[in-house]
Amino acid sequence: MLHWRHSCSMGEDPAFIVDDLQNQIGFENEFGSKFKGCKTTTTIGDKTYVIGGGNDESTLPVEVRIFDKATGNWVTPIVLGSKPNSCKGLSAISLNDDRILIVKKGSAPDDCILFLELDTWFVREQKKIRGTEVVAWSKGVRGDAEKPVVISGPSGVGKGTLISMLMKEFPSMFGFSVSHTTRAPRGMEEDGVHYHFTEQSIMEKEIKDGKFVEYASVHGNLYGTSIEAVEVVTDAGKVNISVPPFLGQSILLCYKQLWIPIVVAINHIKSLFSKKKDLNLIKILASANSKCFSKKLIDYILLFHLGLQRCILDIDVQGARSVRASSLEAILIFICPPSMEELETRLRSRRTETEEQILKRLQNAEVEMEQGKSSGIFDHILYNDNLDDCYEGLKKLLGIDGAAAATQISVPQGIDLPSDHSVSKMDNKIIINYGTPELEKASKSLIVLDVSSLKGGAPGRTRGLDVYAID
Ligand SMILES: Nc1ncnc2c1ncn2[C@@H]1O[C@H](COP(=O)(O)OP(=O)(O)OP(=O)(O)O)[C@@H](O)[C@H]1O
Repeated sequence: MLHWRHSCSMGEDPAFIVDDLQNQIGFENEFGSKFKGCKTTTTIGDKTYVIGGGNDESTLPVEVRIFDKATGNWVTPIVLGSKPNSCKGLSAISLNDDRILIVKKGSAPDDCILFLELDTWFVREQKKIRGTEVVAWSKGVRGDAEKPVVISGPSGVGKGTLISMLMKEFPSMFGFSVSHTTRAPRGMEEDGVHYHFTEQSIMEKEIKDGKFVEYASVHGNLYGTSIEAVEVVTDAGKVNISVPPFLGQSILLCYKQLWIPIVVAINHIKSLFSKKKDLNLIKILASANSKCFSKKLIDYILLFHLGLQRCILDIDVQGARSVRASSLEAILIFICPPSMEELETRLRSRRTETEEQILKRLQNAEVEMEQGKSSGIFDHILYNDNLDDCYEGLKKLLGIDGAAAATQISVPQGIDLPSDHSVSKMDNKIIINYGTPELEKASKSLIVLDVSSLKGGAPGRTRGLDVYAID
């Protein structure tokens, strides 16, 4: 028996309980045949969205069906975006009628909040293309992750050189997305490491589904960057950290003028930060005054826990245009040569292209320069005349030109979503109440999700979610 309440905004009619609605409109048989485990219902206009997941005992995939009151029909929509992992139950509440916020039970803290988009720009576009009912999932992410960075510009301008300099100085801060390709793997190439090797028909469908920020056909094979691949890099700092050998060293923290030496072992650090009770320590680490014997150590710890890895993309102007049109909120930087003559000199002195290729690249460069400077695709233009000056300019744009970067870190909090809870909405705040149902105690334990600053969305992540607990 479920007792998760789905309430309307404060001041509106009282909340209803899922079971009541099922009985009211006689969904029981339909649910029984299509869904196992828990299901929630959210009604917006004529449509009732039935979202099913697991229950206390079992873990099941999250499914979506729609009951259209106007026609009296059930619709199984095309479901786009990054599909949620199975869960042990869920709770749902509508936000502004264009998306439903889902809180998953029994999920990792970074995987418990999802958005089912019903009428966002992406979903509307997909409905137009397909002429059928479409919904899209988007994973909710707390705080503002670092935006992906696109470095674009004509061939030979120095994009690769600048990115290599960044990677060398900040090895843990940036990551590349893994591209997709339909060509066969060569030699030691590994699937998911060098490329996501895929089939033509699958990739074509995924392009149609809006899952790629950019793609191109080269010599009969498709190549492309998926939104998921970019998002995964941003998430990756939390899980895919390679622990450096010096992690067992001491670190020295400065917190409120007090220097605290801490000696930590590798495994201890890993377990330490996976526990909620040690969040204070993370807070200390994240504080602007953190200092350590090895600066790298702090970099790695912060990345490990705060997911600061930032995706950097080196793409041509056409690809940059696609990124601008996508839901990825990237920073787009155009690198401009001091002159076409200098660009030609650089291309020739690199000695990596044939004469024919050089001429083709120079021809393309004319168009790219025009688009780069005037099309409104790019947020910033950097002139790569003196390499060191340009690099300094790039670091400044990315906010990593001084010690200031660490001060911008916001510390996430874990959510241990209890099995018995109710969800309600008040303005831009979603309140998860897991106190006892009696009114006098109901305010005891609350988790508040502030959704006033949401950004991004399907087919990528929805970022900007603020979460805090009130005891
Ligand atoms: N500011 C600079 N002054 C002089 N040479 C430079 C400068 N920046 C880069 N170079 C040189 O120009 C050549 C081209 O640079 P790079 O390979 O980084 O260009 P790119 O934009 O990545 O090209 P592509 O798109 O073809 O990969 C390299 O030999 C590099 O060392």
